[in-house]
Amino acid sequence: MLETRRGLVLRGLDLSLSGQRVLHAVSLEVAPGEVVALEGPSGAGKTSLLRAAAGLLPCGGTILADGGHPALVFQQHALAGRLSAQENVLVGALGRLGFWRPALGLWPAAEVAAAEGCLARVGLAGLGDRRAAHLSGGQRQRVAIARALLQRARVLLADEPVASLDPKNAEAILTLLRHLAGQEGLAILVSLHQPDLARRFADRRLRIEGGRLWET
Ligand SMILES: Nc1ncnc2c1ncn2[C@@H]1O[C@H](COP(=O)(O)OP(=O)(O)OP(=O)(O)O)[C@@H](O)[C@H]1O
Repeated sequence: MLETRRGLVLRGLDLSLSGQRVLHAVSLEVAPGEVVALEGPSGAGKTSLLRAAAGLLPCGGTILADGGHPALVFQQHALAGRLSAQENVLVGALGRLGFWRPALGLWPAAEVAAAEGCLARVGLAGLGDRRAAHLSGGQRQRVAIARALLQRARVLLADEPVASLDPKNAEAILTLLRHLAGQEGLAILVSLHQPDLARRFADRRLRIEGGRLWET
């Protein structure tokens, strides 16, 4: 993956899974400070596109990302319920810490402080000690976003981050993403099933169908 200062740039992404063509020469750009919604019917390729852009699926084409690597926020937030909110956020630092010290619970003090800072940025100051299993759905999604922030990502890819939330929490999470784009200059690509939310919270909307993308 190549680095750019231009947010996220995807050029000609081609992806096949199990012999089936899933993405057809998908190109898009998300500028720093911009929230772009990705919409499309079930099976259109939204998750595949986000995973490919995050480098989790090998694909053809070019991926350029501010900060070197986008961070992916999963629909079901993928937290360890038995771990605290802070420990779940610290998982975002594993890429630069290696395995052994974290496996022994020896997190560097600077990373612990950074994790608390990320929790504060998503509105969860003071909840670092709370077990993830004891957080609400909206709070868990905030922890997942804080974990992405601790990766020092400048590009966030969010795969239906509000699909399992009630309308009030869904709006709160999208407000947070807007804030992170507007105040911190992150480039955010978010897949959404609700057109009304896409209209209200996204700067631009992209539609994908059958693995082909166009602007709406
Ligand atoms: N591992 C796989 N092997 C083969 N085909 C796959 C695999 N994963 C996904 N696909 C196919 O790729 C296409 C796109 O799937 P994807 O999950 O990206 O769609 P989506 O738009 O995210 O759908 P949804 O809104 O239901 O989550 C679908 O036709 C799906 O069946």
